Amino acid sequence: MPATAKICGLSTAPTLDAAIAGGASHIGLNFFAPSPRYVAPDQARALAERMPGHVRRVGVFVDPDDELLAATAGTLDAIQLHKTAPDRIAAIRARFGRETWAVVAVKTRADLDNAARVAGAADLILYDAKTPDGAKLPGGMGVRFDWSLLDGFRHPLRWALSGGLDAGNVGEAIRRTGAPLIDVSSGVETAPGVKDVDKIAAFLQRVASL
Ligand SMILES: O=C(O)c1ccccc1NCC(=O)[C@H](O)[C@H](O)COP(=O)(O)O
Repeated sequence: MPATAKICGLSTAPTLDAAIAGGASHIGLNFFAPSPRYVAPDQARALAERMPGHVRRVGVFVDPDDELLAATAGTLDAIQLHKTAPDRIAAIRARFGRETWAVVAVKTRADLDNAARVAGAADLILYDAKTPDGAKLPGGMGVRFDWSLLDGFRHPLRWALSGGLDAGNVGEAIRRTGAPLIDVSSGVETAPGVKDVDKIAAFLQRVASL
């Protein structure tokens, strides 16, 4: 089965259209205010209206409160949760009825123990690189983790791979890990938060060619 791709942190119509035209299976809308990719709920709603139903809309959140989730869930097919405790992930899933993605931040093999902790709470695990201590963002920093950590790992749920991917390394990432779904943000940008239609097209072409 060929891998599919999520283009994360889209905030403009032309870049969203490039992701759709290039064959992205998912797009990410970021609701973490300190992020350079932040979109307000109204802006997200307008972007979502441009999208065909087969492209899944994923909201990106960092330990969100119910108020933010209530303001955005209507726009979304899935909720992606960074830095959120397993019991809170389960509560969000039960309350909002959306496919729920738990992010497992990885730097060492021990970090993969968190996959088992979220297995009963979420629908999908997104393995992402742990960002440096003190970093402003828990994702979207172009940091890659050692993919060999996933060698032989028994994934307790459906899963996806993220962290430092770009058109030049995504082929190796998929070959090495067997990831069924891959996620990219800064690898298709010219500066933090500035997506590039040509980079989006090149990335998606590369994934489609594998
Ligand atoms: O991208 C952000 O600004 C961000 C902020 C806060 C939480 C998560 C964030 N991004 C999450 C993603 O899903 C990214 O696509 C993922 O971390 C990979 O990013 P990159 O390494 O830049 O491709």
